[in-house]
This record gives sequence, structure tokens and C-alpha cells, in this order.
Amino acid sequence: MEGLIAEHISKTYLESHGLSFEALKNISIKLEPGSFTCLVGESGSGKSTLARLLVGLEHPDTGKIFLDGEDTTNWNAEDWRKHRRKIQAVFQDTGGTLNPMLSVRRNVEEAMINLTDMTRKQRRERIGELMELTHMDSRLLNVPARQLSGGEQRRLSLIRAMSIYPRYLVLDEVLSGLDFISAEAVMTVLEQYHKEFECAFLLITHDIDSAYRLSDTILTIQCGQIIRVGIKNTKKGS
Ligand SMILES: Nc1ncnc2c1ncn2[C@@H]1O[C@H](COP(=O)(O)OP(=O)(O)OP(=O)(O)O)[C@@H](O)[C@H]1O
Repeated sequence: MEGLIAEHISKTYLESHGLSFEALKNISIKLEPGSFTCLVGESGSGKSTLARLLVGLEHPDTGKIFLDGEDTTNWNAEDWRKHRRKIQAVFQDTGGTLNPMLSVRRNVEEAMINLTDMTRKQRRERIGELMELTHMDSRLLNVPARQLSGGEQRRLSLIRAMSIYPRYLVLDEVLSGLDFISAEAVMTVLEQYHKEFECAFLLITHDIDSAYRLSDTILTIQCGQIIRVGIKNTKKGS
């Protein structure tokens, strides 16, 4: 069955003082191809934990996660590497994906070289296009990623993720800290990409207006549980 599906997943962390903390409690969600889901909830409710589990950065304690019918629950890093063309994630802390020493262009191009068979010309064109669409100055292309601001690094991470045309994109707070024009540019590029490639998005955001604008489904998480599923009625005249 197609989709990114979490079934009854739970995650408990052992905290430094020896107590355990249940960050996710029996969560089930389904991201179908072509869907756009936003995940909202207060700080500490478990949003990033869920995102990390969905893309294999951590394993659930119980429950299962399926990617297009394949059970990913016990995949190791190598298994995930083989599927990175299909699913990409962008986190608030871009340290795990960007190489701070490499130039902006190189950071994106490396992913394209490793995960696609695009020619050099195609890669360069795609990078230029995504830079423009996300409101990134093309003069930054040769600048080391470490010299970018936090907002620019997140946009670079998004460009990197979108450059390889994944089917599933998990985006953790990519809009936060952006000025109005850059946030508009990023939302527009997400909308365009979603329309054009029919991929599935999971966008974690604190901004409810963006959630309403972009998504067809809004999941609200509280204390590690999905407490509300809001589905946008897109039927005209109803
Ligand atoms: N590795 C960890 N060890 C211990 N506790 C953790 C760990 N990762 C997350 N937590 C705890 O799990 C809870 C959920 O964290 P999570 O980062 O998923 O929240 P969030 O909803 O994304 O918050 P925010 O909106 O502030 O980013 C928090 O209380 C956090 O302290």
C-alpha cells in the first residue's frame, strides 16, 4: 500500500535524572501520496520526535512504520540510505544534513550526484531555479554553508531536499524565523512542488495561518497524542 504510515507508535526517552518521559503515545498517522498534512501543537508535544521516527532517525519503542508498503521499523542507516531518493526531511537544526565547510552549491549538488542521474547541466539549472524560487540570492552559491544565517541554512536544506524530487517530504519548522517575503516564497514553492509532483508533505509549524493555507489535513498533537484531525473541505459550493 502506498503512503508513509505510522501504526500505533510510541517513544519513551530516559531523561538525565533517571526518569522516563513518554514523548509519543500510541500515534497512528497516514500520509498518502499527493496529500499535504500539517502537524501543529505546543512546544514539547512531540512533533519533532514524530518527524524523526518517520524518516528513520530514531526507532519507535512500539508500533510500526511503513513506507510504500515496506516495513521500515527495523531498518538500519544503510537501508534508509537506499531510500533517501524517496523520502527527505528538513529539520530546524540543519547540522545533520548540511556540510558547513562546503559551498551552498556543493551541498545541494552532492545530494543530486549521490541520489539522481541528472547531468551537470540539469543539476546546475535545477539549483539555480530552486535558489530563485526560495528567494535565495544566487551570489550565495559559492559561499560556505556555515556563513549563512539560520533562515538561509533552512532554505538551503529545503533546496537540497527538493532538488532530488522526493515523493515524501517531512519539514520541521522550515518557515520559522523567515521574513515575510522569504516565508511567502517558501510557501509558494511548497505549493508548486506539491501540485506538480503529487508528493506527500508533512509540515510541522507553529503558524496556524500557514497550516490552513497549505494543508488539506491539520493534525493537532498534545502531550504525545493526536487529539484532533482537521480535514479541509475543498469541495466547491459546500
Ligand atoms: N533525546 C531525548 N532525550 C530526552 N528527552 C527528549 C529527547 N528528545 C525529545 N525529548 C523530549 O520529548 C518531548 C518532545 O520533544 P519534541 O522535540 O518532539 O517536541 P516538539 O513538539 O517538536 O517541540 P518544539 O515545538 O519546541 O520543537 C520534549 O519534552 C523533549 O524534552
